[in-house]
Amino acid sequence: MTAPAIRLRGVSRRFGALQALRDVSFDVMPGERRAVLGPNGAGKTTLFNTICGDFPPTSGSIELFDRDITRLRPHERTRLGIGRTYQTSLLFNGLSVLENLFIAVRGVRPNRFSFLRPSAGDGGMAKARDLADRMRLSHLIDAEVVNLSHGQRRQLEVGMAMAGDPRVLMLDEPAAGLSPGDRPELLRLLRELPRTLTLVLIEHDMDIALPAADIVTVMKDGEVVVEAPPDRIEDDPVVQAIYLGDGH
Ligand SMILES: Nc1ncnc2c1ncn2[C@@H]1O[C@H](COP(=O)(O)OP(=O)(O)OP(=O)(O)O)[C@@H](O)[C@H]1O
Repeated sequence: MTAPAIRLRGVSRRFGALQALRDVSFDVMPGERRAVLGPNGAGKTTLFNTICGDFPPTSGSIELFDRDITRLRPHERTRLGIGRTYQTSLLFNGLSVLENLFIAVRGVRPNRFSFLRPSAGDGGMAKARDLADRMRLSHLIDAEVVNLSHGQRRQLEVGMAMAGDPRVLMLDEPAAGLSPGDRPELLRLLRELPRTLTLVLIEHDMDIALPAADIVTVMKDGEVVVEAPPDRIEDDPVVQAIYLGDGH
């Protein structure tokens, strides 16, 4: 039987008296696009952080392709194949799109953090160009990051997370703060990601999450309340109660 890319079993997390996650269990299969939806405070970011290793769960276990990663540090998880974006941008503003991607590619190579100027024959450079292409940024390859739109920065952040050839890509609210005009481009990019990659998308916005996902997990108060394909989400009475009930 195929091992899930991510297997969560009874994952709980407390912050003092606050139970941010309660007994969360689900499997994300290889190649699947999973969106985790929920209102403010539902526990989405806490779940994301426990999977990426920012902090361990208080109880429960997390496996990556059958390997227990519950207590591993973030960089160890990166090495095992988890790529991620951050809510706050980690881009180098004074450098170009290509230079940012090149640094990300180099950062995951044995000679990491070498800031040697790239040469034409550098394999890292070819890979950075390929990533720019896949992120639909090839026309902006020499643009300084400071001059990019918010949406273009998001595209670049996904490219940076892809530089280490992750098996699982974790995206934390990629559509947050995007203008309506930037959203379709982000969605197109997400839908074009290779199916060899497993995608877990933490998202507030149903208009991004539903078209991008194969399966949607809806959370509320730290618990999974619905797990269903996207076409069953909007009409689900529990989801309607949550989203209409709190003004979303
Ligand atoms: N480091 C922390 N210390 C204390 N409480 C925390 C911490 N991180 C999250 N919480 C609390 O845990 C609960 C879940 O928060 P979380 O950020 O995971 O929700 P969320 O679904 O991501 O919400 P949002 O959509 O607003 O980002 C909230 O009540 C939050 O205040």
